[in-house]
Amino acid sequence: MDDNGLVIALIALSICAIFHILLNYISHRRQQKLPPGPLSLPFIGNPIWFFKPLSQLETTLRHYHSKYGPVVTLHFGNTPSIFIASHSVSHHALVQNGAIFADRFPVMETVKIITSNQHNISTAFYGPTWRALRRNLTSELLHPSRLKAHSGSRKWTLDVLVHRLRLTSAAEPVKVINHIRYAMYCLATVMCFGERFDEKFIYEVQESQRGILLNINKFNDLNFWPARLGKILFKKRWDEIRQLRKRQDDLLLPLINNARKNRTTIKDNEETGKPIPYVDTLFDLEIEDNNNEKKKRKLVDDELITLCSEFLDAITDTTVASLQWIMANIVKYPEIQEKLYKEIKEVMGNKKKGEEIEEEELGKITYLKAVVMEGLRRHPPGHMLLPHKVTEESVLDPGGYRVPKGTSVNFMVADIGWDEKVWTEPMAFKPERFLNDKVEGGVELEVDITGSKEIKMMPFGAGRRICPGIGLGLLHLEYFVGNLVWNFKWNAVGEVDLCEKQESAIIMKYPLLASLSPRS
Ligand code: HEM
Repeated sequence: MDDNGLVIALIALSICAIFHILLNYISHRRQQKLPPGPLSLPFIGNPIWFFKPLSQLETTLRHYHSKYGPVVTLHFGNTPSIFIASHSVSHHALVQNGAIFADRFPVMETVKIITSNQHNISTAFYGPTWRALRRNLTSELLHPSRLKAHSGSRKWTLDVLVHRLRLTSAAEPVKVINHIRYAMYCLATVMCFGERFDEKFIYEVQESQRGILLNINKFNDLNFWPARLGKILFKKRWDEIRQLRKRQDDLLLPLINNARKNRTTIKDNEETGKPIPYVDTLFDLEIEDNNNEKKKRKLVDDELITLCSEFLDAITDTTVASLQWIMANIVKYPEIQEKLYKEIKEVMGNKKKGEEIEEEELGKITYLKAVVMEGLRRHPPGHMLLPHKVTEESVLDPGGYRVPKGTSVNFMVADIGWDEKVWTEPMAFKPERFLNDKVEGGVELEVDITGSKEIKMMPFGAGRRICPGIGLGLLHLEYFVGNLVWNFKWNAVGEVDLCEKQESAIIMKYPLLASLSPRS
């Protein structure tokens, strides 16, 4: 063969090799399919949504999970959404491939108004603004040393709650959620703004916050229209959203301005132990400028309102739902209440009835931790995490399913906590399942709720977007459940019905009614 022949042969071989690699790649991609799911038509998606309201998403998904397995794809229009009810696949995605599964989607136009265009932690895209806002919350407020300074506010809240419960229960059975919600708003407002407000004002803040939480989804249909046209055609309804926000601005902005004038410095905190309220941590915070990535800027008033609002909702909404669920089980199962009370009594020793269980003492009441864990496993206040957006094409493991870039991935928190392959009798309320009494010298709590090693339950999520308030949320649950059982004997009024209702969190459909006898 002459030189030309050799060159031609080499070129032909190279082309064959490239084709071979390409064909292999394409057939590999074909084998790696999306997770299975029901029939989907181009542009329409799953026809089933013509016959079922989206409120039935969870029950519909359970049916598909039993048919197709723990990872399922649904199509809304042309867009696939993946739903994961497997703990090992969730761990692989959220923890082992955390960065790829950590983004959020752009919010709807109607939601932009209440999130300052996604300038809060929960809706921000995975990037520098999210990082700056989240780091500020975790290091400036949620750090254990900073949280300790707020213990006076927790004690004040407990006193308010116990006082209200004593007054009401003397006359009639107590509708528990009304009192715990009010109490958690007392705590959230003082931690946010550093002031103990009066009852009238706290109720106003509560109504304004809940007005938004409960009503914002009613405006979802407005987002089907191009924003400019929709705002003209449906001016009245757009004005209603603006009105909800204006009410919030009118209440929160004066508090923010007041806090700006009377800031608590780190020096005050270090010298006198005075707590630093959340809003004070925001005044000097800098985020990237939208128009110039290299430039930093301070937060504007609209963003300060949004971040304070997110904080108020975060402290109240899920914790109130969980507190009610846990107290409902304590009322329903008197033997659990008795066991808990006995353990509290042992730890409290010679302390008088009515005296507070202090935070340091909570750690010694192992059964209390087990009751709280079981409450979060059996009744997680969110049955799904907020949707996670995938930033790179990836593959789910185990299963080998393909997840295209930009897909919405949804994690089924409740189903993971109720998986009978992991939990025996998963629908029963059994705090004992968390106690490992085989350890030397007593009992120890089993389960890593952060899911970093493995996921067995994840009421706070897992990975990069895990709830930053996990420590504070658990502290509030243990502190209030422990002290409520220490202060009162809780008795059922009629049957305690554990039916669920979807609100901003999953709450009891029939709110808990209880009759209370003070222990002292
Ligand atoms: C029982 C109490 C609580 C529960 C069950 C809970 C649960 C959750 C869940 C499931 C998420 C979504 C995670 C995801 O999308 O992957 C979340 C996010 C979040 N939570 Fe909590 N939470 C609680 C209390 C708190 C508290 C006390 C705070 C703080 C003050 C807080 C602040 C946040 C924030 C800022 C996010 C957004 C995180 C992000 O997107 O990076 N939460 N929480």
